[in-house]
Formats: sequence, C-alpha cells, structure tokens
Amino acid sequence: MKVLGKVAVITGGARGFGKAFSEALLKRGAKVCFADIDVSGGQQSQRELAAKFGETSVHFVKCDVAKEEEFRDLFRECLSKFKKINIMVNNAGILDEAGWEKCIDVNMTAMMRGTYLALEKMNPENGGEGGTIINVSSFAGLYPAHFLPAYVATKHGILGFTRSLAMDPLYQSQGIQLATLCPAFASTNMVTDIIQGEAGSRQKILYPDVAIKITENMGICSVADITDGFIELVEKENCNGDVLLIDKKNGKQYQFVNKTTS
Ligand SMILES: NC(=O)C1=CN([C@@H]2O[C@H](COP(=O)(O)OP(=O)(O)OC[C@H]3O[C@@H](n4cnc5c(N)ncnc54)[C@H](O)[C@@H]3O)[C@@H](O)[C@H]2O)C=CC1
Ligand SMILES: CCCCCC(=O)/C=C/C=C\C/C=C\C/C=C\CCCC(=O)O
Repeated sequence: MKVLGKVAVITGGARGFGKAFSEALLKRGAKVCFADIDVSGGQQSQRELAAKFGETSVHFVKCDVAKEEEFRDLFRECLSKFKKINIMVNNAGILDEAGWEKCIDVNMTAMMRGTYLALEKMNPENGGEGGTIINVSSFAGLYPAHFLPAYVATKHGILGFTRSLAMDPLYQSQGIQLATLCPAFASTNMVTDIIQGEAGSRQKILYPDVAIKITENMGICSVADITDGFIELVEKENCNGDVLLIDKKNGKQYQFVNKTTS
C-alpha cells in the first residue's frame, strides 16, 4: 500500500513499538490516530509527534482496548476527525503471567475486536476503501516458552486468527489484507523494565533466570529493526497472509510462505 494520504489507527501508541510505528507512518505522509490506556504518556507522544508532523496529522485517543465501548469510540473519533481508516494496527499488548486473564483480554480479545471493527469500517459497502490490518504477535506466536505460557497462548492465537481471516475470499474481494508481525525480544519497556528490575516487572514472568539466558542467546532487537519490518509489510503491494518474524541474529524472515492449506 502507498502510505501517503492514508489514515491509520494504532493501539498502544503512547510508547514502544506503537509510538515508533506511528512516527514511521507520519514520516511517510499518513495521518495517525493512536490510542492508549496511558493518558499522560499518550499526551506526551501527541505533543512530540504534533511538533514534528503538525497538529492536524496526529490525534491521541484515551482508550482501554479491553473495554468494548472505548474501542468503538476510538473508531468513531478517528472517522469523525480523519473521515476514513486505511490501516489498522492492533499493537497494544501486555505481559502478565500472574494476571493471565487480563493478558487474554488485552492481547487476544481486544485484538479480535479491533480487527472486526476495522473490517467493518474498511468494507466498501460501508463506505470504506479496503485497507491493511497488521496484528502484532511475537516470536512467542510461533514457538513455545515455558516462562511465558499465557502470553505465548495469546500470541499463537493472534497468528491463527489473522492467518485464517486472510484466507477469506470475502475480505480479499473487499480489498482488505491482513498480516502478522512477529518480533523477537526488542528494547521497549516490556523487556527493559524486566532486565532493569523495575518494581513488579519480574513477577510478570516465570523463571526469570531462564528468560535472561534466552535473551542473551537470541539478542535484543532495536525498535528501529522492528519498525523497518512493520513498514515493509504495510508498503508491500500484497502482504495478505504474511507472517513476518524478526530477530536479532537472522533479521526479517517470512514464515509459512505457502500461505494457505489448499
Ligand atoms: N518488546 C518486545 O520484545 C516484544 C513486544 N511484542 C508485542 O509488541 C506490542 C507492543 O509492545 P511494546 O511496545 O514492546 O510494549 P510497551 O509496554 O512498551 O508498550 C505497550 C503499550 O500498550 C499500552 N497498553 C497496554 N494495555 C493497554 C490497553 N488495555 N489499552 C490500550 N493500550 C494499552 C501501554 O500503555 C503501552 O503504551 C505488544 O503486543 C507486545 O506483546 C512482541 C514481540 C516482542
Ligand atoms: C522467546 C519469547 C520471545 C518473546 C518476546 C516477546 O514477545 C516479549 C517479551 C517480553 C519480555 C521478555 C521477558 C523476559 C526476558 C527479559 C528479561 C529477563 C531478565 C530476568 C533477570 O533476572 O534479569
């Protein structure tokens, strides 16, 4: 897709990947409506991005994606401000093995809701123009990790859900593409808080000693490495059904290149 002039909705955009993805799209001439549960972080990012790309290009919406009405309001607000939605990025995610139910609500249920809402708004029969939906899974969507079982379950779910919808001829006929991004460890707060031992962060994973060994072996990607893969997916002419794994040692690797089971 050519990004210039398109409108994107990005969840979890106050920091980390979501903020970097917002900036990368703005740089290429898109308008971005980003959402986050973190109001002060969101407002701060809004100020920074507006200073670089203009007040009229970027809009922050306070939204807890686990709350259906707030998610619906996000779409309403984006449409009222920017009139269309061409790119949807379900990026908001948490890691919390002790609070695994919340992990399912945010990583899985909200990702599904965001996808269904985007499909509705992108449908040409509803006035949409088609579009691209990128769902952010993880290396943990492709491989097990006994220090993150609930997180792994949600990330496998994202992969299965997104690949399945990508096979549906209905959405293909509407000009809608769906792809999955699978980053390995990257240097956002989700990882750095644990490494630096920020209060409560290590309680969110099991077996931290195993986890640190694995990060040492695999290495840690920069946010720029992951953003580069994200933009590659969005800008591809056909990203439908793609699963892009990115890790420090091997870089970008497309998985399941024979996309369908038929
Ligand atoms: N950092 C990493 O190594 C990897 C991260 N991921 C995934 O990338 C996505 C982004 O993560 P990071 O940027 O690393 O994390 P992060 O923790 O830096 O950023 C996540 C953002 O999502 C927001 N958020 C959390 N719950 C929310 C909710 N209920 N509603 C709205 N916003 C909410 C947070 O406030 C935060 O701004 C997540 O889905 C994560 O699982 C995937 C693979 C690797
Ligand atoms: C192999 C699974 C890769 C999953 C990457 C991902 O999606 C998110 C990872 C988020 C956090 C990483 C969790 C733990 C590793 C980090 C540091 C452990 C440090 C423990 C310590 O005692 O210092």
